[in-house]
Amino acid sequence: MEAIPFSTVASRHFLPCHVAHPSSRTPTKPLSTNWTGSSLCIGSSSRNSLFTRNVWSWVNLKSRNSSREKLFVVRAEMFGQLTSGLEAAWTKLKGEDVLTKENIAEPMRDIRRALLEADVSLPVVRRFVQAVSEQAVGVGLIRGVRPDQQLVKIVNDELVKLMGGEVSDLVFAKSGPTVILLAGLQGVGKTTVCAKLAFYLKKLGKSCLLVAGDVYRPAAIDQLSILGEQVGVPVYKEGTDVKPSQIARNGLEEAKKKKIDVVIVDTAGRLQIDKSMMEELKEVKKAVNPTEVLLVVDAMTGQEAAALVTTFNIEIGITGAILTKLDGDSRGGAALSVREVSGKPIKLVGRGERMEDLEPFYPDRMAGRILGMGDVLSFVEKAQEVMKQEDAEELQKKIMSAKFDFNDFLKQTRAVAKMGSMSRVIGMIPGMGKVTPSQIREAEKSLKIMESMINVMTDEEREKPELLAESPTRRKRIASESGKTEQQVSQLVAQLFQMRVRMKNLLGVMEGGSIPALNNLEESLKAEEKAPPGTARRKRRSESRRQFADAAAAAARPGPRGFGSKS
Ligand SMILES: Nc1nc2c(ncn2[C@@H]2O[C@H](COP(=O)(O)OP(=O)(O)OP(=O)(O)O)[C@@H](O)[C@H]2O)c(=O)[nH]1
Repeated sequence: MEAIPFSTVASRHFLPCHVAHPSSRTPTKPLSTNWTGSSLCIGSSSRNSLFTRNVWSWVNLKSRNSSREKLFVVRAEMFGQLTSGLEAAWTKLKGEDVLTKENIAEPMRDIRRALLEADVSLPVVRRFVQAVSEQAVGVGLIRGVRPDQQLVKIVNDELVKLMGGEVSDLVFAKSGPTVILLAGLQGVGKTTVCAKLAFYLKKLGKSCLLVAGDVYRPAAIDQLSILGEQVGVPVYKEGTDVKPSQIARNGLEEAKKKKIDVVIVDTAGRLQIDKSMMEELKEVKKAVNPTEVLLVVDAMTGQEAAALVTTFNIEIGITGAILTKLDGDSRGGAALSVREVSGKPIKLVGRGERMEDLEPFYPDRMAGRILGMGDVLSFVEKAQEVMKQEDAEELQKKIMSAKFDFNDFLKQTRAVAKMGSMSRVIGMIPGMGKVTPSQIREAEKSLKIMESMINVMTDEEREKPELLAESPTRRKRIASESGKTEQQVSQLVAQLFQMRVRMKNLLGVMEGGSIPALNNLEESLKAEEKAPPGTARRKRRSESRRQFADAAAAAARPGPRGFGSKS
């Protein structure tokens, strides 16, 4: 790919920035793992003094042909640097059995380093690392979940907490128009956010009015008018000679008359926080008594964004922040620091220049994106949900004393069903990605068949599978009541005994256990996958015969009569 007139495109389509080919200014260590020959390294500097931090993003460039020109679309790998920094931590735990104070020391150092490199403020990093370490060492082992997966989950939960936990919704006035006052430094994207917000609220069914309160930059009024027209929202303006507080008050009156739901007030930005700016904002705030006062901050300014939110909150009292230009931020320091440093939530985030690029800030989704391990997280959560510690211990006792019965079998089967569609669950199990949909459907079907046979067993039969192993009459009755064949019933009985043996072996090998139904399923599916075409059925048949024989031997041991003897 040839060198691109990127600065021209960037200034119009992306951000004010300068460009350097990686060969000229490559950081000592690549920031993102997905470096390719077609990537460019962009640095950001601009008219805004807060951009002076040397923000580097590794970006992928995709070429797209438009009718008039060849346009290059820039897509920054979101928080790629942080993601790969954290990945280093998990890797160090591969092969460990449990999380201990000793074996988490190095991963914790990686996490600390990754967060500091992401420009998260130091006190926040310290608190975060301490919270994660405490939990990691204190947490009990979840069966079937590896320590590295467990640490991913702990870090994820702490990240969510750090970013405020829940999504912080916009608040609307109980009566009359809701007034949203937007404040922020110059160039952070306030004017654009006004229109994006109106567009977003329109989609929620609210009528809006935009108020042009930036009287110091005439172009801002024109910009707002154009954007207002673009999103189909009226703009209230009085030129540049009237005080912003007066314009805001008049705009609100106009909205009341027209029964408009939300008034969004744009205000002037400054290069830095100065006294007159704060005074003017206070005046505007007093004039319209806003429901929401939102500070628009640029994500690329990292922890400075968090400090700014704190200052504005102390000076004028704000209700939250809007983080813009998240699409250009590869580090994530602002998203991670704002809540913890200022105590104020991030309510919305801007992810691009288009009007639809504004969305609520979801701490859980953000944490998921940072970690890039959605599958592992869902798997750990589901495993936690299904295998509560007490259940697991009880089950372990039963297995060790060879008491695992059809009630447990059913419980496990239902637990799996509770986890949702089998296909989803299997997809979450590491190493199970290659299972085909037809194999999954097959497994789901056989679970249903098993359930129907267990449902018609008596309590005694469920508790003592030996009764079924010993009595063809009982098996015949179950077959006829469940509408299945005798062979299917025999297979089920054999399977239970085989599961007892397998689980006992498994428990002997590993300290924890695993979800038996899943294990069983995983193994049988894998076996089927490996079988050469045409042999699956034959193999299944001979396998079931072998299982039956195993079961017979097992059943013969405790009772006086062997499996298959007449009752
Ligand atoms: N990539 C990207 N660009 C954005 C985003 N939000 C705003 N911009 C761009 O940032 C630049 C500045 O936006 P404005 O809305 O003019 O900023 P402002 O805060 O009103 O600026 P002043 O009126 O000078 O204070 C524009 O080129 C916007 O298109 C975003 O979320 N992502």
